[in-house]
Amino acid sequence: VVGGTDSVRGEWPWQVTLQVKLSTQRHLCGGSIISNQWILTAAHCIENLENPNIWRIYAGILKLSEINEDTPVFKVQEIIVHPQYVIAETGYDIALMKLDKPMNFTDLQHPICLPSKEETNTIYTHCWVIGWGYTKEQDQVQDILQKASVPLISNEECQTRYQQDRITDKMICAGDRKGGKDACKGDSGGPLSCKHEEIWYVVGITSWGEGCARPEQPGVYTKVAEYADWILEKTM
Ligand SMILES: COC(=O)Nc1ccc2c(c1)CCCCCCC[C@H](NC(=O)/C=C/c1cc(Cl)ccc1-n1cnnn1)c1nc-2c(Cl)[nH]1
Repeated sequence: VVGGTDSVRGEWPWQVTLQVKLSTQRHLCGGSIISNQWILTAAHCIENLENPNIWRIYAGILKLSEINEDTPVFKVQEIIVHPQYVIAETGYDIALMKLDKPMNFTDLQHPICLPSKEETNTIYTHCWVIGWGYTKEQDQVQDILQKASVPLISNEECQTRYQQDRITDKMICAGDRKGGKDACKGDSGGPLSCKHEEIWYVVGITSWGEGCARPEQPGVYTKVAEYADWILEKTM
């Protein structure tokens, strides 16, 4: 996250770190807890990593350095990638991971609400991008979970910023015109979390952008409300 600040333990209890264990283990993407057995993330995180057995999921984490062999870890039983996904820039950048066992909810790890399909015209004014990703384009993964508030922008304005791409109505954009706050490398798959009438919703999934926090280059997120039916069909 560019232009963010350190989160407080328990501030984003739905945020998870999705890690891959090959010869070594490392953070790959963010994700959101949406039920006791399902994690929501971006389809592009799964590219060439479709084998469920290589994934390790940690919840209730503030600092990546607190993860060790004794840290409770979830394995993945099943991965569902949206069938129409090709690349992040053309959309459908959404995937589900089923945990090998149901998670016990605590103050530090519990789900975020899914927006309903009807809420595709709710005006969200209190949105945050969260993650352990880079704080500038050439950087490294951060130890402490970062947060930055970002304003949602209209798809019409977003389309003017990305003439080479088609910003569809299943995408949602966020960022200040002057830049400065945005997701960056290592944040993808994580939630664009918006508080509405005292309840938090995963309004977006961190997907793509041209550079990080550049002026007039907003972040592009998967619009979760547009996939409410698909998510319920796959997880119920
Ligand atoms: C020590 O461990 C590590 O360093 N881990 C580790 C460290 C970094 C990475 C990995 C692992 C995952 C790579 C493959 C999967 C994922 C591949 C794509 C992914 N994109 C993003 O996270 C955000 C994109 C993004 C999203 C918005 Cl909304 C706006 C601007 C964005 N950016 C534009 N340019 N940069 N960001 C990414 N993630 C990383 C890179 Cl490198 N790129």
